[in-house]
Amino acid sequence: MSRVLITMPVAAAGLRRLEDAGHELDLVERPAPAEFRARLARADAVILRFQALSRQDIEAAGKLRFVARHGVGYDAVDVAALTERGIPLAITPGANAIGVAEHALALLLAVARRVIGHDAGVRAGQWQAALRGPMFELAGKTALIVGAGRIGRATAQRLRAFDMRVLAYDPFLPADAALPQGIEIRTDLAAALAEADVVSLHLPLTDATRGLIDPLALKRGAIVVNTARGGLLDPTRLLAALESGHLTGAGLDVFDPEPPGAADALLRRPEVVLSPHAASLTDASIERMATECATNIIDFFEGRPPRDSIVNLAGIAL
Ligand SMILES: NC(=O)C1=CN([C@@H]2O[C@H](COP(=O)(O)OP(=O)(O)OC[C@H]3O[C@@H](n4cnc5c(N)ncnc54)[C@H](OP(=O)(O)O)[C@@H]3O)[C@@H](O)[C@H]2O)C=CC1
Ligand SMILES: O=C(O)C(=O)CO
Repeated sequence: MSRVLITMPVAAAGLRRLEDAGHELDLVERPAPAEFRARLARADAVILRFQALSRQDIEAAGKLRFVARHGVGYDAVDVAALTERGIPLAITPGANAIGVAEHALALLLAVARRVIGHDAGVRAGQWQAALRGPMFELAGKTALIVGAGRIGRATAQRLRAFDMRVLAYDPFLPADAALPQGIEIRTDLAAALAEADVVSLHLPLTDATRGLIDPLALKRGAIVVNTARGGLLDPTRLLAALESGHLTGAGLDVFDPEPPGAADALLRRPEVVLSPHAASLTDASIERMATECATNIIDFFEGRPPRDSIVNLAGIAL
């Protein structure tokens, strides 16, 4: 039916689904840029995990008819170039929402309860380390979700379960949006950042949101959690906020660039907990991303464009 280029591991259930529907898989693990271009030139569709897709890639992809993102963020894809060629870009909305929301909570708790330092202390025989100042209790404090989409809402629901007051800032929220019970909407970002003890980011990285969150504008003593995209937070100001003690700490799954350079001073801050852009990589989320991504490809080539998953639908004739 179609030749599908796949350059990073995708769960077997997704691959099987594609093969059962008659698609040919071109599997190659992390090819060099020249080989990626050469294979892309022969592909009808491509599955993108963390890879970028540039205008030059797209211009070299003569046969390409469909791009399937294994995940939801598409800041690394040149959507304008795809749209000009009439190529749909589909994502897997919601497939990793629970995985990321659980990870945001994991990072938050690890920072709040100094889990990494305690673990190291116990292993090193430093039992008294736990007595170095009180830890940060969540109950009764205020959390702010920036971006109240699929992941933001799943995170808000989980923060409520910790008896936190939860605010949400999302300027594009439709009036009839179904938010988890008890979430308070805020329309003034600066005021909301100054009010919250915990700030968790769940918005896309775009030209408008790059550097949107100034860590020094958060409330003194707050914790910031970023499982969205590294470019949302100014790294210099984040470091300044941590070094000065303005923030209690930060939980970071995403960086700009990825991976961060070995000299990045954030890597040496004890009040920061890090993970390697892994928030969505749970057993269930990996499976859902793979199968939904495969279904998007199958539906497109069988003449049922997955309209709810296509992000550039307005610009292309389907
Ligand atoms: N670490 C990881 O592994 C993962 C990271 N992500 C990141 O998380 C992001 C969110 O994913 P998901 O919840 O599924 O996406 P959604 O599209 O469901 O939610 C994003 C929300 O952010 C809103 N938004 C856009 N601009 C702003 C802004 N300036 N201020 C506040 N809110 C804004 C959007 O509004 P509107 O829809 O109207 O534009 C939308 O409601 C992704 O874009 C991706 O970058 C996602 C999955 C895994
Ligand atoms: O879905 C996303 O946007 C991710 O970052 C993980 O694939």
